[in-house]
Amino acid sequence: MMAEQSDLVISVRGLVNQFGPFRVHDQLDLDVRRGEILGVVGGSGTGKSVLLRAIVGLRSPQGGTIQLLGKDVTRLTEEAQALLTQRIGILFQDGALFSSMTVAQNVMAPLREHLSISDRLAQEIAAMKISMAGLDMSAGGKYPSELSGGMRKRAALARALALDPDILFLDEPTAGLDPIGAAKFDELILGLRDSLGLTVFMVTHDLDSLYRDCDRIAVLAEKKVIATGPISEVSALDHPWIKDYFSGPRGRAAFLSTPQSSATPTRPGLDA
Ligand SMILES: Nc1ncnc2c1ncn2[C@@H]1O[C@H](COP(=O)(O)OP(=O)(O)OP(=O)(O)O)[C@@H](O)[C@H]1O
Repeated sequence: MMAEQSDLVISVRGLVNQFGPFRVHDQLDLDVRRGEILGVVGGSGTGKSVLLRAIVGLRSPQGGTIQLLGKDVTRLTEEAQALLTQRIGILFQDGALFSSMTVAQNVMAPLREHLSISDRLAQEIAAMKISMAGLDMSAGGKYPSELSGGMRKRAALARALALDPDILFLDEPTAGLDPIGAAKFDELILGLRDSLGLTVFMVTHDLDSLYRDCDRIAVLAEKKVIATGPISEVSALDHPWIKDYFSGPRGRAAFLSTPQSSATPTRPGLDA
């Protein structure tokens, strides 16, 4: 199924990322559609985080184009990049909260950086985002070190939502959470996508998250995105890594614990 060009919020073509002589991505293509939750999977070192960093403009690729919300991020002035940055929210793997600031101050940081609003309004917005991220109001006054791992993720999510982004980038959002905490976090992401109309780009190793949240998945291997599509289709592909990943014991367990498991996976055409 081809998406209309206007439905694409991210469009990557011919991407090359290289560190010294080591090429991570070679002619990689990827599209992300407005309003979808896309799960990005692949073996360790296939360049999922590098891809995320390139798309959000945190690293300059060696080749190719990256359209993000209609702008080529590889050719932006600093000013244009700053404006674009306001329209995306990023949840890094370690949360990357400022440890010397309370949760509320962390959430207010991007508001202060990008908007000229009163302290009072910034505090009100921060309180709203903290509650949207599923944290109790009292969490706002706490420092990151006083929070559990799951609460820290939610605090980082509140900060990522501070500027009402169009796209949320999540790098391993459920890593380090227990299965119940991870399931709740997945539910939260799904709820936020539905209520805010967000597009979500999620790098994850968590098969349960993929089955629970993702409309489509993209598989990184051989320096490229080798397949995209609904999980039922991609998981049935005849590729060694895909077979290992989805048909190993963990893959089977995740599949069996989802409602889709009653549907017979069909052999796909690649829709990349
Ligand atoms: N700043 C850097 N300098 C040199 N090499 C790097 C740098 N950043 C990433 N790499 C290399 O690029 C490759 C891809 O890294 P990346 O972190 O994107 O992998 P990943 O798919 O996210 O892996 P994982 O699932 O283990 O987190 C790795 O081989 C890594 O060593």
